[in-house]
Amino acid sequence: MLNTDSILDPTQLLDDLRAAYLSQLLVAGTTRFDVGKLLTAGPLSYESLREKLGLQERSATVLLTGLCALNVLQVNQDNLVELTAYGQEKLSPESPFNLRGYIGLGALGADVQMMITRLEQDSPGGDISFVYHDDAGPSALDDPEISDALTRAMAARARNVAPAVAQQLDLSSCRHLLDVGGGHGIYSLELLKKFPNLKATIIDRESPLKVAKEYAAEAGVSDRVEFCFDDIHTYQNQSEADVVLMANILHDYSEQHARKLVKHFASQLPAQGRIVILDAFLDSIPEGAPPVSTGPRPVAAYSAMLFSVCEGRCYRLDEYQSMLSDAGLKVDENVGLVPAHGCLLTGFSS
Ligand SMILES: C[S@@+](CC[C@H](N)C(=O)[O-])C[C@H]1O[C@@H](n2cnc3c(N)ncnc32)[C@H](O)[C@@H]1O
Repeated sequence: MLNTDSILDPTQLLDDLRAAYLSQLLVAGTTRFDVGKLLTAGPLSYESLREKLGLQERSATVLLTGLCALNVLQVNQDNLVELTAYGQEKLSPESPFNLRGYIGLGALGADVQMMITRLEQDSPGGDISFVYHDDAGPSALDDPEISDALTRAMAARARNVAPAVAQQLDLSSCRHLLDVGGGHGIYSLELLKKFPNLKATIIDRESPLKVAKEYAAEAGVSDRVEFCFDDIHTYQNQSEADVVLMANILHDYSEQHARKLVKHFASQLPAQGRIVILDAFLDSIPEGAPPVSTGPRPVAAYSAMLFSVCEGRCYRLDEYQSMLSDAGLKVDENVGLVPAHGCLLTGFSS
């Protein structure tokens, strides 16, 4: 068994990996979408800026959140989007100290061009998208080779994070854990190790479950795990699970589908059940403000990365809170923090 007592924090390395996506947003926002020029004359409402940019909601949110996290844009007290003093000096064509040409050199790179196309199309384009809808075409999640690589990659991150998750979550009163899109199952396995009376069901596609079976056998807990090949959008809870874990899954889907997923699982909870969301949260925005968060910067970068490979993005804390409360759950005020910007938020059924 792995010794997890002295794992070094993976956060910085993951931040460094994802930072490239924020650079891509900076170049895209300075060249093709040119917010420096659009906002030089003064602030604009989010909707009119979005219209001028020609972007769908998700693309605009990801781009503008990235630029706010980079401190070149901000939302002012009147809820208008404007250049910061820094943004004015470095991105406005009228500023003698602008870096537009220099930043614009980045647009020669293929990665930036791909990001621009994705922003324009609000989709991962012709690339692989890591989602599954039973009424859509074939999914990369059902391609054995791609899915196996994705699952083992997710497992690598989970090995670094799961011990902290098990430390933070008190599931001593729970009987059965449902790990939604649990993939490799490492979060379940770590929780099973900590709570000997707990059982788990991991729902995923066929290939990830093969990996989960392998890891469960290695951990010696196969007899307490059910591996369920299904579609999470339509899954019916037959195990009477009283705790549902949604780890790094909602961010793969559009806000509409993420909300539906939370409602779908909340509606199947027994009394005193709970849903636990584990994900990287963007900071909340004030009520009535445009949907543009200020960061944290590494999560804004991660959001741009997710935007490039699936249908979702990182959601804000207030968005996750409203997903849980709109599903009829009472939201815990405490948010647990784990490495790699992981946040744990729980909603309880009554
Ligand atoms: C980003 S991975 C997260 C895996 C794991 N929960 C973690 O935190 O490392 C998303 C997982 O959800 C699964 N998944 C996505 N959509 C699904 C669907 N519609 N039905 C079943 N599994 C799905 C994927 O196969 C993948 O294993």
